[in-house]
Amino acid sequence: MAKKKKTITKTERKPRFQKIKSFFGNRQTQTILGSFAVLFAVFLIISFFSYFFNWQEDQSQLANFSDKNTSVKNLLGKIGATISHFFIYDGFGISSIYIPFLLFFSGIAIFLKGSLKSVRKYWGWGILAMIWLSVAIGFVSSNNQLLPGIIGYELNSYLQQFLGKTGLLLVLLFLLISYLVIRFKLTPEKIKSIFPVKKAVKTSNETTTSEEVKKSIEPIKSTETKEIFTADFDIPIENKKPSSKNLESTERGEIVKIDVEKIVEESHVEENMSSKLVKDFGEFDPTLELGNYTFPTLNLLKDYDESISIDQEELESHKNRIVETLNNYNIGIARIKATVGPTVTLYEIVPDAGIRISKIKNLEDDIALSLSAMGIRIIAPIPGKGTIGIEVPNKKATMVSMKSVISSAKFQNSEMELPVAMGKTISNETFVFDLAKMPHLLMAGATGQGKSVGLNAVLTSLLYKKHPAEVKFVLVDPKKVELTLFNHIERHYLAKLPDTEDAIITDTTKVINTLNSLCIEMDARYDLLKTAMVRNIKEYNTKFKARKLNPENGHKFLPYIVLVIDEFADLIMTAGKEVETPIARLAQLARAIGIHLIVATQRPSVNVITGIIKANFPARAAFRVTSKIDSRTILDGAGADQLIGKGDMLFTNGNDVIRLQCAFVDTPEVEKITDYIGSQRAYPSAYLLPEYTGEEVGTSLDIDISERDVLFRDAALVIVHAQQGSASLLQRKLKLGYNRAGRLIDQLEAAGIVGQFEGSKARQVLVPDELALNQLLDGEKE
Ligand SMILES: Nc1ncnc2c1ncn2[C@@H]1O[C@H](COP(=O)(O)OP(=O)(O)OP(=O)(O)O)[C@@H](O)[C@H]1O
Repeated sequence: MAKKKKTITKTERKPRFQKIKSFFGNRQTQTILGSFAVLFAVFLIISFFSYFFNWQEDQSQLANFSDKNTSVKNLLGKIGATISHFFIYDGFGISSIYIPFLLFFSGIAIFLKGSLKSVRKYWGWGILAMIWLSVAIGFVSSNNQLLPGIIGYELNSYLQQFLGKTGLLLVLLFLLISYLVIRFKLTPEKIKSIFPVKKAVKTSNETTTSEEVKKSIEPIKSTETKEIFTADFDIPIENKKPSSKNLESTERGEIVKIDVEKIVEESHVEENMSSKLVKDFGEFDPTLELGNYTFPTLNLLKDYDESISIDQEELESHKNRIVETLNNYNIGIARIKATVGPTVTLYEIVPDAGIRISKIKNLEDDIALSLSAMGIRIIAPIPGKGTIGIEVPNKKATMVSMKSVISSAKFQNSEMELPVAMGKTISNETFVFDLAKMPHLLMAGATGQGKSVGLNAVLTSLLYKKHPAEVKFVLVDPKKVELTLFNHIERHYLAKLPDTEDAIITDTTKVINTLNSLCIEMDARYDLLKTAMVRNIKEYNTKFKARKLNPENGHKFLPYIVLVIDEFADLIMTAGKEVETPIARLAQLARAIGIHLIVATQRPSVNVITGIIKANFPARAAFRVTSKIDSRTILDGAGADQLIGKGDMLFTNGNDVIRLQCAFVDTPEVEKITDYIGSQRAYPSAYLLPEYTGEEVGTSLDIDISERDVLFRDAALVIVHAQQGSASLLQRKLKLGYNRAGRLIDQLEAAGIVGQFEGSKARQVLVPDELALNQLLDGEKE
């Protein structure tokens, strides 16, 4: 029962207590109280001082406090005189001065929302000091009652009766020492440190022992236990358990704070360093090594008459024929619109309601017949437009010059990583794509339809937009004539295998080595991306430019690498899987690390463009091909067989097929550009790809005689007669595949008939004639 009562009273009390708490916690209350305390303290100080001068006269008047006719001399009137009398005369004497000061600081603390805990602490220590002081003053001036106040005076005489004068003095001294030690943590060592004594010569036995150290920190420990009572200004240090380092530093009685946490800041050093480096030197500029490099100028490119003449007669007759043909099949036309492009005109037809689109599509050949023109393409419907398009070649095609596409604002202002101005669309707009986004391009077209010009257009675009530090080309040209002009810019823009002479690769063995080397480069780049914790080359280079990647850890600015293969069919025929495998690997993985492939072929048959290659080349450019089947292989649909040649092309990136007129750049123009670049200061060498040694090399000499190819003797004869140790010679003469010819060369080397592999050069033939060969081979049998 009683328990219940207790809980009820407790819960009743709680809200009342909380009300009081919230009243004093209110900032308005605090401001009023704080300012009152400060002003009251000022009041007390003035009245106390005034009291010391007038107390004798005023004292007699205090009895007549309420009498109007009596006045006091205290500056703060009767109230000032009364209060001063109460505190000084009837209280603690001159040590009462503590009270207004304590009040003043308390007022400030409340006013500024300081901690009331510290206020309480001041009062505790202040009152103790005040009592001690009044007793001490009473002890010194026992005849004066004002200075110690009644309390000091009476306490003094009371204590003297018990302790005697000397005893009281000793007690007072002890209390003073205790006060100073506890309040201000005074120790002999601290006093010593404040007033440094001349250092005596230290002998070895004077070194501080751990015992002494312990002793020296003892006061600290004791204060720790009394924390609530004695908490002081040094709270943070006191609360900390002295660490072993702190123990050492307390030798002289003071605690030196060791900021161990600063070590954590080291993780930011690289970051700070990089921003400092960027601040000091600016962002890393990869182009700095060839800082004076100037891009080729537009006047190196030829001007052509590119004005598209609109032949009204031609338009009318085409329109009439289209309408007629369709009418013959009962297809009515609601509207027809023509867009004249450089090579073809697009007639956009809106058929009458209810006409099936497939019906018009099926009439493709009939319309072509009635227009008596080749290259008719029907787009039914035009994606995103809802109309049917009929592309009819113009009688007079207009050339699209490289100059016109390069100088277009669209290309010049493009912010793409690898911008390529391929040509112009049917509506005469410059078509620019980002090779980095494609990310690889497959180009096909029958011979003489504009592939090589297309490749040159791609390369020219990149030369006009990218600095030598930003892009490198690996050029594979089995035809040996198409890309030779780019030799001029070897040390600016080309990449090659170390220890090879020509950067432009014409030899199948070298192609295999280069492709495998690119795979090594790809793997190395992936490792760099991994350590840099970025997802692609763009992020990597941005981070490198911001100086956040340390070159000492193997990081370097990574240029884009564009691998161009002109005539892929030839490579596949001679090297098969050895070429296909690294190409497929590169095509699958290289997009993120900036290796992009452009593969061109005359024969887009399925055994050249295999499924695995096709799957990894979403971007396709088709020039005119000879059959619908070839068109299907390259574009996954018909259309390329309907093109008119001379750079007329279809381009797709997996979705829509766009008809373009490829920009024309001829050999003299390319020569001018490469000469312009080549005449400028270059890097010491071409960009070196990682070394790759073919698997056959090194094992060749172990080949057993019994394992020789049946054609070994024939091959030896061919080589000795021609005095030229090349695998391609064997391929041609003996009609062999690349692999078999390669193996034969290895066996010939093992037999000592040809010399070692010497890069791009043919191997040396070590046997001068047939006679010597027969002797050598017969000798082996014995
Ligand atoms: N974009 C174009 N504009 C105008 N004419 C072009 C264009 N492209 C090619 N031609 C013409 O077609 C000719 C053959 O072009 P190109 O050498 O590029 O053919 P190709 O497909 O590479 O042939 P091959 O496979 O035999 O090397 C050029 O010499 C040129 O006269």
